[in-house]
Amino acid sequence: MKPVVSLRGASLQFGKRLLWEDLDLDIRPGEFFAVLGPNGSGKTSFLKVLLGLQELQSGRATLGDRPVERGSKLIGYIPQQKSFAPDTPMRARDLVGLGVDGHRWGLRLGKARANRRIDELLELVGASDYAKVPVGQLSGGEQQRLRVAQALATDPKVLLCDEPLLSLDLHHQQAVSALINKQCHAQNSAVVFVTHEINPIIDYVDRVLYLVGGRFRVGTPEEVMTTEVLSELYGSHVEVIHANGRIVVIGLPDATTHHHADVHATVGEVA
Ligand SMILES: Nc1ncnc2c1ncn2[C@@H]1O[C@H](COP(=O)(O)OP(=O)(O)OP(=O)(O)O)[C@@H](O)[C@H]1O
Repeated sequence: MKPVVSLRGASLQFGKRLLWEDLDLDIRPGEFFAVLGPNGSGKTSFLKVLLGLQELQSGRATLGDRPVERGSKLIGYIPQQKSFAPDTPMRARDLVGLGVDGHRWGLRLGKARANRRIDELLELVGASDYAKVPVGQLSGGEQQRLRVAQALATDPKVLLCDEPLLSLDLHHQQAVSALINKQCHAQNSAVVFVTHEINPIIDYVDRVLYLVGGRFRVGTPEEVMTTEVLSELYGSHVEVIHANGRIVVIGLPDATTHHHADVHATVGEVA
């Protein structure tokens, strides 16, 4: 099957800070692809490249047969979560409607069809009960489910997810990751899923891109999530333990956590 996302010789650098160099990658329809790495390693920047919001220093990035571009119809995007201000008046269903009525893409459905699709999407993410509540009054997790519904509205060929499970409780982490996985298989969408924590999606992930301080490794979780590979990437010894279907990484160096000193060596965390 032809890849839907391709990078060739891709390099990205900000000042002296190299995020990755000479990255060749193909992601195929129906593939669940996770992007892992510590804070500041370039995960969000990777999504921005695919969104056409960040130019590469060198190499090229294509979606389908065309160079990446802003507003591509192929893409659905679940951004890193920022809460809506408490006084945001927009109702939950109106937020989902922005995805459905083509606000972003210039498509227009008839009103009745658009309403049916919005109801369907609200149902899909378990948000029907609060469809008419202003989004500013909803919890972070409830808002996040709406963002997922909005991103799925156009049945995107590529679903880009930036830490979509943050602030969700365990039940909703499972529900949202199962939903994203369903989109991946039922619609044959490629999913690019940025996360610090592989365990909530470990059953779904086909391959990972693991970024650390300018180095990277691509492969199946079994190939990449090993003591040997991660120790090499981090440039110091870390221990990877597989237990009860989960992956625990112990001994991540402090220097890999550029922004948040609290993200290291915690049992159950990946990076
Ligand atoms: N437009 C930019 N100009 C300069 N530096 C940038 C720019 N965008 C990102 N960076 C830097 O590139 C590095 C990678 O940022 P990015 O947000 O991609 O990391 P991340 O892996 O998503 O981090 P986190 O896990 O903390 O969200 C950071 O050091 C960031 O400050």
